[in-house]
Amino acid sequence: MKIGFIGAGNMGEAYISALYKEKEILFYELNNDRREYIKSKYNVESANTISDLILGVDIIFLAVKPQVMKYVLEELAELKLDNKIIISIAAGINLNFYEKYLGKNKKIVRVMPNTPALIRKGMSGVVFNENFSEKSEKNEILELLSATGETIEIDEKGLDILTAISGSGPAYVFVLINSLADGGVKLGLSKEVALKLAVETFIGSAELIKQTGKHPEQLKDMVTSPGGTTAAALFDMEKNGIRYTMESAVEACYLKVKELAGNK
Ligand SMILES: NC(=O)C1=CN([C@@H]2O[C@H](COP(=O)(O)OP(=O)(O)OC[C@H]3O[C@@H](n4cnc5c(N)ncnc54)[C@H](OP(=O)(O)O)[C@@H]3O)[C@@H](O)[C@H]2O)C=CC1
Ligand SMILES: O=C(O)[C@@H]1CCC=N1
Repeated sequence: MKIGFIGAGNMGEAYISALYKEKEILFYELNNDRREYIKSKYNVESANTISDLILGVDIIFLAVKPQVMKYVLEELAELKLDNKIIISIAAGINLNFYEKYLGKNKKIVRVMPNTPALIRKGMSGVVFNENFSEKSEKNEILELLSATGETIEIDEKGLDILTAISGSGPAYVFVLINSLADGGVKLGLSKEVALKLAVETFIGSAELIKQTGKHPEQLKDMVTSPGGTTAAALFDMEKNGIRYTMESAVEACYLKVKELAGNK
């Protein structure tokens, strides 16, 4: 199975880095510096045109920004795709948009990964269009995608909500980790030490939820001694609207996903 990529930016690279050792890869990238970097880092071949790319591949990943997807699809629509599988990772763009350009009979998959895919710790949502009748074919795609981490099959509305949690979520977590560390810096710790404490606390806490299966509220209560230090911090966080801040950010992201869907 040979895999083609249109776009080898942050996310294209995440997939190439996860797959290049086991699969044959070909990619098409407009940015010269980026093309040379990917070629030399992973020793994979690049195609000169989209038409050259699709000739030799069975699966085509679309890893360009939503704003340029229309132009890529216009080019693909002119070519003979036969029964090649199209996998798009663009935020917001619905299956029916791809079907409009490529035809209703094409096998199309929407995936929403996240940047921890770069270290195979990603979380991806996956939606198949109606042309996947064989369970084994879906499983093959899910298996391929799991090279970057966990996968979950979901419906299209769910995928757009997932974008606002795990797709964009790493950025929220980086801000939270950094500000937790900066709290320590304000009190006099070095950034290096404070960042190590914050990072390990996020990793350990996330693993604790995963490994124990306990509810986050229950685990929070285990940290919080009556009249103690944690309760004082939590009270302050509540006063400053931490829960509202997070939920409102997720909603703002979801609204942007819907906006992108309308403005390709
Ligand atoms: N970054 C993230 O965390 C996530 C991104 N996504 C989705 O992944 C997609 C890609 O995002 P990301 O990797 O961050 O974007 P990048 O901008 O890093 O990568 C896209 C790459 O494609 C190149 N490019 C632009 N037009 C074309 C074209 N017509 N043919 C071939 N290559 C082209 C760009 O070059 P140039 O820079 O010169 O324009 C760039 O190098 C987006 O649709 C996004 O919604 C999904 C989940 C997470
Ligand atoms: O910010 C974005 O639009 C992309 C989609 C999900 C994560 N990054």
